[in-house]
Amino acid sequence: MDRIRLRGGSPLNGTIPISGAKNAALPLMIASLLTDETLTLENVPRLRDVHQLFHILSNHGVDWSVEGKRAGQDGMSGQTVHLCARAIVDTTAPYELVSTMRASFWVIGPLVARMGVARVSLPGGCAIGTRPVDFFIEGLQKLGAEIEIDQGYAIAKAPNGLRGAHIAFPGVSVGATHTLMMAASLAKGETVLSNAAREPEIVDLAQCLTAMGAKIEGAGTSEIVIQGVDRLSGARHRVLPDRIETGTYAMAVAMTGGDVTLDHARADLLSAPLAILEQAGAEITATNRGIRVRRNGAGITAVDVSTEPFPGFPTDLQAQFMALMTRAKGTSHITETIFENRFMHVQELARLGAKIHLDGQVATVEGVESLRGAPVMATDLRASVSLVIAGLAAEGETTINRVYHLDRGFERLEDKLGRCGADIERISG
Ligand SMILES: CC(=O)N[C@H]1[C@@H](OP(=O)(O)OP(=O)(O)OC[C@H]2O[C@@H](n3ccc(=O)[nH]c3=O)[C@H](O)[C@@H]2O)O[C@H](CO)[C@@H](O)[C@@H]1O
Ligand SMILES: C=C(OP(=O)(O)O)C(=O)O
Repeated sequence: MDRIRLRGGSPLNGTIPISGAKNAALPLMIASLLTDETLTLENVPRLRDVHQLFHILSNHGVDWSVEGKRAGQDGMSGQTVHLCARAIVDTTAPYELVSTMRASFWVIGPLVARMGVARVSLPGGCAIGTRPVDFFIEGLQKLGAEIEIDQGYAIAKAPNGLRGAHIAFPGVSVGATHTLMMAASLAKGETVLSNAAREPEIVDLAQCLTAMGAKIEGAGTSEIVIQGVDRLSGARHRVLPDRIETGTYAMAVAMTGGDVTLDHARADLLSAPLAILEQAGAEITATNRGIRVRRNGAGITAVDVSTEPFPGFPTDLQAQFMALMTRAKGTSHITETIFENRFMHVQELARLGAKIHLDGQVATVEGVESLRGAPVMATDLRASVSLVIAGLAAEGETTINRVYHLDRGFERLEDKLGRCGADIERISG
């Protein structure tokens, strides 16, 4: 199993190219199930989750191919992917495939909308919380699907097709909004999604569906109105830049000091975390290339943060921000409001010398003068990268085990940081 070894203490200077967003690429790839024509996606990141989704889609009969530059060529690594679901050969998404990646459950929407039947393994719990699927089930039932849970599978049936309806989500869910928006695009009549997620990845999917012929208004607000159409066509769409990768590297620079331009990044996708980083002492400038992040001389200031759905501070940056706060002057309070168990990084950060006290959903972080390198491991993607950020500021060597978590969501992490002066390497095997 690969490991990452790094020695802390070097500032980061240079340029980091920001990849296409994992959390946009996944639903966009799933949208290929809605049409028998080719969907072409540009700027798809090379990640383990993307690779896994190719397997899942292949099982349903999607033909896919990849073109584009190899990783590392002129700093760009996005691949162009063609996906064609001319015929759906299997409407079952089996446990072995779905259990490794939660987003794969989202195929239930397109499959039942196009084929009138879908049998999808329940995704189960994971390291950050229980993550139920009740909003999906209730939403699809509102659209007229009959749903049965049997032997760990959600079986959805709508032999006469889905019908538009008003769906008021009991809570804000990114995945349920993606899934119901896709399903409603092929339903008869109008669907209104109230209390919808407003994340930029929802807008990206809506734009792609619109290019495929869907009629969608209000994506990016909490009410999305969809007029169903009989069929969708192929389209070409470019995946938006990854705001979580952007925020992660911005926090790494705030941690180590230095001056880095995050190429292709869009400041408008992460106003809340960038404002917090400025309060913490980083200088942030939106440029025509992306975002420039600097911290020279000044120390890190303690700032309190609470995670919220977009446009608030994202839960996917909570662990990274906690790593930064371990070196702040003073004490910060970090409140996790989205997932009930997203503090798996706390005990590992403590191994590096961090002082963090957990009380329910609130972590109190008392900044320390220095961190000391140690072997660590994490059980989820963002927790893993928080250990990289802490390790970059720690004295001596840090070894991060279970790198496959990082590979789910960070493209060429060691290469991107290494080019900016970090002493970091991957050890294979
Ligand atoms: C691939 C992808 O895009 N993953 C993102 C997506 O996950 P995901 O779409 O799974 O997260 P949700 O937005 O659905 O989850 C938000 C909250 O709603 C709850 N909930 C959700 C659905 C449901 O049927 N019932 C229910 O109670 C969840 O348990 C959680 O407490 O949004 C999360 C919140 O921004 C991010 O952390 C993930 O990185
Ligand atoms: C939690 C995440 O992903 P997933 O929803 O696929 O688990 C994430 O991207 O941080």
